[in-house]
Amino acid sequence: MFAAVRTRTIARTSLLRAARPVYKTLGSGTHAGLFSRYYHKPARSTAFKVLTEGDLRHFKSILPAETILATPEIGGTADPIELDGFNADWLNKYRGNSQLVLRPKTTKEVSEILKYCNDQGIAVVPQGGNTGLVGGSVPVHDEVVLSLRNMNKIRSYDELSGILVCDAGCVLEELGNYVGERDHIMPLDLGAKGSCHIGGNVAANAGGIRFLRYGTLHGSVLGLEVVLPDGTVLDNMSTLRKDNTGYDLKQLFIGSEGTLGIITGVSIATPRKPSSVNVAVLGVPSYEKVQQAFKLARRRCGEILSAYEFWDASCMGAVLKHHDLKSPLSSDFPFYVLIETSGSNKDHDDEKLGALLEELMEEGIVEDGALAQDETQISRMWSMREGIPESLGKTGATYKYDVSIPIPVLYDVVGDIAARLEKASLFKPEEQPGSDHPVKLVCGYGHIGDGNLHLNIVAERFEDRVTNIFEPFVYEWVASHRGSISAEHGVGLMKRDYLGYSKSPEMIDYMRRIKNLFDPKGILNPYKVV
Ligand SMILES: O=C(O)CC[C@@H](O)C(=O)O
Ligand SMILES: [Zn+2]
Repeated sequence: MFAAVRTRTIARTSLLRAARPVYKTLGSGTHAGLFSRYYHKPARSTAFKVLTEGDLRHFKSILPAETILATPEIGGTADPIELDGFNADWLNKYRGNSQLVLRPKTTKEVSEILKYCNDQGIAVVPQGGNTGLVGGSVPVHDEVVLSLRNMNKIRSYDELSGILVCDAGCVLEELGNYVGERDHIMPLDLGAKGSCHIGGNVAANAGGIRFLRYGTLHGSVLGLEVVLPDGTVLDNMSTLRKDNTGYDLKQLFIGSEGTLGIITGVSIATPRKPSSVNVAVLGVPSYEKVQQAFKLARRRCGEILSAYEFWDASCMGAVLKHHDLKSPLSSDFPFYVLIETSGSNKDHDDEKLGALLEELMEEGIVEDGALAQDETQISRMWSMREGIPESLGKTGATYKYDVSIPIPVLYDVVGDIAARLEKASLFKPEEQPGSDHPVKLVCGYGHIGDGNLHLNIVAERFEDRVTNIFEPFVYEWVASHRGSISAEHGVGLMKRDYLGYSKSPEMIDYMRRIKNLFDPKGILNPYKVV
């Protein structure tokens, strides 16, 4: 059986042809307008000043002209359409109405902008690559968008220690290429890598597909440069791995989603590039067996196990339909697993993974498997997993839940929600798109090795009769298992009102006090998180 798995030539199956997705706004086409029913938009706070031509004149005096995009409403010349990509998230789900986008090139300029906005009571939303999924990086109303995209320089790289110091607006994939040429990798990787910024990753405390091996950004980030709402620059660009001098303030900004300060620089430890990487996709008959395979993978592969991802048949159907991909497996399965090993000794790693695959097949835990034979196949297998969110977005209006739940019960919530929808005659499993029921798919995928499920429900449109079936049920379900309502996507606007399902009143109170300490006027990314 081992040979059957190992010698399978994926090339012959003409596996997958798509490149990794670069997240771009899906456009104002199909689902625009439908999303407006998806979330509750809080009223605009009257505490914030409405921008005037005088404000624009001030920004023109402190910033180069080409870094300002202002609409005629405030005396500028930009066509409002030019601001579209800044006002809406990439799924075109959350949409604001900003009339001004500022794209500073230096930390000093960020500081001057914030100082002015703070003095004047002007609300600001910081924006990186705008690939977030919870409405955290776009304005809710008319907040000024402060985009970090012009701050994209690598400041230094120490090849001995692997410590990278860079501007916040550097694109994750470009950093990966840069350190890759120097025999290192970034400690995080995610589907949006072609567009997302490292500063946004840190602000959101992004997880992604390397989490299992390299852990949280709270461990990899060594230092940050942060501009506070009053313009103060907190220069904590440490490159030290050990520093026990009191409170570690940078940790507060990791995962703060731009509500406490704007991250302008990042110092991050990059691990050595593994010289031997193997990836296999497995067909698994049940969720129970997905877990058994994980247990065995941890036992057999130990520290070289670098990713353990899963998705269900509905996700597979969507990804195959909407991407130019073919399954590497001979038939369909209820579940699929992508397993990756990364190490430094090819023979050793091949042997470990080969033995694992053989055992999984022999034990009947896995029914089919395909092992990538070269880097192209590795990247195509990853495309299959990483292409899921985009393919679901193309299927319909997608409700997204990103939850941490103990692994043994992690997939139960998918079944429970499907059953509730079915009972309400809103969904019928196995039904083809175009049918009578408004819900098309209820599916689960994600970083099972991290206990992180992405539960996605795809419907014809967002509508209350659908939403009410699983909201707040999904949050109650997660809370009852002592899970987290946000594993890695953050809180943003989407989950602000639900924070109480994962944090006690006392903790929320202290979060608000911290927000108030850093941003007493509340100008920074208002309406989000707390
Ligand atoms: O869109 C989603 O729900 C998940 C996106 C991302 O975190 C992933 O793991 O692919
Ligand atoms: Zn994810």
